[in-house]
Amino acid sequence: MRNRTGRRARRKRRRLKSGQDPTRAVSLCHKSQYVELRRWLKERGFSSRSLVPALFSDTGRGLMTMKPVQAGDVLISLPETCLLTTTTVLSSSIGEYIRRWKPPLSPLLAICVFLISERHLGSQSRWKPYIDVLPKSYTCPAYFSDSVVSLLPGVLRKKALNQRDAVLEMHCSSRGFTHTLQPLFAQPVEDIFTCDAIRWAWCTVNSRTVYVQRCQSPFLSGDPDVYAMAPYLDLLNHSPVVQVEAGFNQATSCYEIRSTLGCKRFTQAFICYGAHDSQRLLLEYGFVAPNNPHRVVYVDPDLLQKFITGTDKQFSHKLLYLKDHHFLENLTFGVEGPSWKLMTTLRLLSLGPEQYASWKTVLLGAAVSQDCEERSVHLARILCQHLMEENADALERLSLMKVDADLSLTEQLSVVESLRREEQKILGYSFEVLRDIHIQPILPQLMEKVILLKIPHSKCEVGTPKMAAIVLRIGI
Ligand SMILES: C[S@@+](CC[C@H](N)C(=O)[O-])C[C@H]1O[C@@H](n2cnc3c(N)ncnc32)[C@H](O)[C@@H]1O
Repeated sequence: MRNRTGRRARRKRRRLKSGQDPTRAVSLCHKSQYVELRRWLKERGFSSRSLVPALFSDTGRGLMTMKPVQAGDVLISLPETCLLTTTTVLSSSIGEYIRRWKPPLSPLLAICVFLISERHLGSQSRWKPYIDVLPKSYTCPAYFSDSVVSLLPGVLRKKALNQRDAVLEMHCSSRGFTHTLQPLFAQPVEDIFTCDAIRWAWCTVNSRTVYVQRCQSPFLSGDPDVYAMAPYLDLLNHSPVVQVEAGFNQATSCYEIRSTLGCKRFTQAFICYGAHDSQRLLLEYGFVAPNNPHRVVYVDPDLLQKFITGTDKQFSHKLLYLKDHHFLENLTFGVEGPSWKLMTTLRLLSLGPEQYASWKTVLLGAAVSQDCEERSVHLARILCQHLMEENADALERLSLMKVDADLSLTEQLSVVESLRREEQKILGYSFEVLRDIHIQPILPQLMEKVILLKIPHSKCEVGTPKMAAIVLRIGI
């Protein structure tokens, strides 16, 4: 026994020394909050010896495996009795007030009001052990001040402002209903269902619920009723590279998560919240995952106007056409260069007056001329460079703001910083790809196929081995 422990310790030391496994975990099992939570869940039919709460050096709080999880094993199975859904809300003391209220509350607002009410009840709440382990605040943009929002990249900045507005709007529209709850509370309801409280509840639901499709209640609005708070299970962090199967199992009446590839003992058990890029993770969950394969940098369509208008009289027509055909959504730079959609958009915007007749051909993916190709690559370089400068500027402003920041602002700034640093790297890779593109005469027939096959232009120089391979592949 001593021998095994010694070997494991030696291996761990070696791993740490070689920098292979810098993640450290400290179990939180013994902490009273988690002892209470586990006891409370046991009374509801759930216990888990194989997953324990722990604090990880890279992701913060999560769940650690106490034994190996084999591929295909159920990682966690949480009985319906532990889930917090609109059924829970409607059968609580605020349920009768919700049933009477017209127009009906949305399922989301009903759960938010319930969470705030239970948090306020404190020790009198049946949900206290769960409420106690919920975060007290979040690093989602709903919590950002104007100055932090201004550090976000353009496309995300707009979504962040929308998120803040959505929370304000929810607070305003809930006031009428929350006033009716006064008989349930000794304190004035305005002091309980504050804008801060709504924001906390909104972020709690948005970042922690699992999807469970429920029957439409006649007492709630027609908005989708799909939110289920899942105590303990919601301690699982996200990894973009793990695969799990998750869903409510009608046969067992449990919400189950099955690990597709399994995981080792004493490591963090992750799930995947979806194939989200980093901006989406920041917006919805308030964090940025390292090495996200879905990472991209978005180009704000407004930027096109800034760099391209010039003397092109057709510019606004082209822009309108692109907008109508959804070409202005999700224009991106990635680690492999500008996306096909971005390049096609730039090609169309680069058409000279004598080439206008070919605009539909461009949208279908065919090349029109060499000078148009050159112009579009040049535009891509300018856009990429501009975004790099904008990133550098945001990082500089951010580092100044960090000087006097309190803990909560520091947390927000470090999330934004991770995003900006990641974007800077992506743009650097994209710029290298664009720099290496030297457009040389390409047979129109070949060009057409190259574009249809979405082969990066960096690989399309005539006479290069890569081009020769492409020619062979597409059989010209
Ligand atoms: C469902 S909860 C997961 C448990 C959470 N860490 C906790 O302590 O309550 C989702 C939140 O966890 C955090 N999170 C999830 N995955 C993460 C990751 N890979 N790195 C950092 N934070 C992560 C984010 O704050 C996110 O909003």
